Amino acid sequence: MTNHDSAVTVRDLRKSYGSLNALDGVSFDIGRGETFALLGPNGAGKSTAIEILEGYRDRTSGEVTVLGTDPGRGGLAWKAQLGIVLQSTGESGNVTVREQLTHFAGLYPNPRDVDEVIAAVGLEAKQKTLIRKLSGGQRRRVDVALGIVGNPALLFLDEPTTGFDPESRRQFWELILSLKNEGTTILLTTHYLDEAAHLGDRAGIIAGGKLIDIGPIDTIGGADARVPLVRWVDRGVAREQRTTEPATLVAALVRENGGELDGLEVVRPSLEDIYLELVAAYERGASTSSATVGGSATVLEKETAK
Ligand SMILES: Nc1ncnc2c1ncn2[C@@H]1O[C@H](COP(=O)(O)OP(=O)(O)OP(=O)(O)O)[C@@H](O)[C@H]1O
Repeated sequence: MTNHDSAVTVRDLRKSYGSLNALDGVSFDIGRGETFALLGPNGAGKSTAIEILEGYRDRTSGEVTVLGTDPGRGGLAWKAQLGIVLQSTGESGNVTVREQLTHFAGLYPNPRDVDEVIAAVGLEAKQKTLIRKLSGGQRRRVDVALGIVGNPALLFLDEPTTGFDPESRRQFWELILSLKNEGTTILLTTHYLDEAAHLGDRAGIIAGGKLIDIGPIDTIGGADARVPLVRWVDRGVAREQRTTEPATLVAALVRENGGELDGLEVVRPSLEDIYLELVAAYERGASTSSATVGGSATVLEKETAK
């Protein structure tokens, strides 16, 4: 990926809070139009990285460009191209949903239509309701609406669906996929790995301030991490075997058994399974001084997008 195609470039980014290296040499790119999921456990450094990209936090060292500009020097015209949905919900205003959105739309040079935004986040029925009277999930939708009303080229979504019920989460995913189809570049952080798998083109996994893996979602963890697991019960004993050819194994077992197998399951590791393995391996390595998985600050990116 060349810089020309990148909405975001990050090179050897470091941020220290006193003696704590919250970001310890992180490098990645986000292509224009791409949805990039930044994943990692609590305290990994995700918010620190995002706030640096948004221009809200200084970095200790490293090179960063966001839409071609160093965020430390981004002016109003640059900021107007960003949409930001912060982790915490906004203040609970004494204004209605529609008033708040109309006010914010007026601050941008090229805003979206307020009615369309209200419909997109599913708040038509609540548009005349005071924001302070909304439920937590509904307020979160207002946050998302405020993030997109300026028609951003780059949208930051920091744990956007925390507090959403399952149906609202699905609706939100549809909204994000439609923004993505319109060409919006999206940087998403989430602790919901199914959300990252559903929305993301690529993911980067941060642990202890280091990027421990990066690549297209379906290559995270490498091919070995994705080998299916066949489970069955043989004369009351639970058995399992990893194999790249589960159908062949199952056919052989059925032949051997002379019929159906008890408790038969073929399990393909989910992104969550793989993520948990990667982070656990990193933490084991970190606790025995030099880490093995992703011990180096720079992880070679796997080839090709999805
Ligand atoms: N202003 C600050 N001063 C000192 N330490 C900080 C500050 N902000 C963050 N940290 C520390 O930096 C580390 C990274 O924090 P950060 O908020 O970036 O993590 P995160 O990955 O976003 O976590 P979470 O998933 O919990 O939101 C943590 O150890 C945190 O305690």
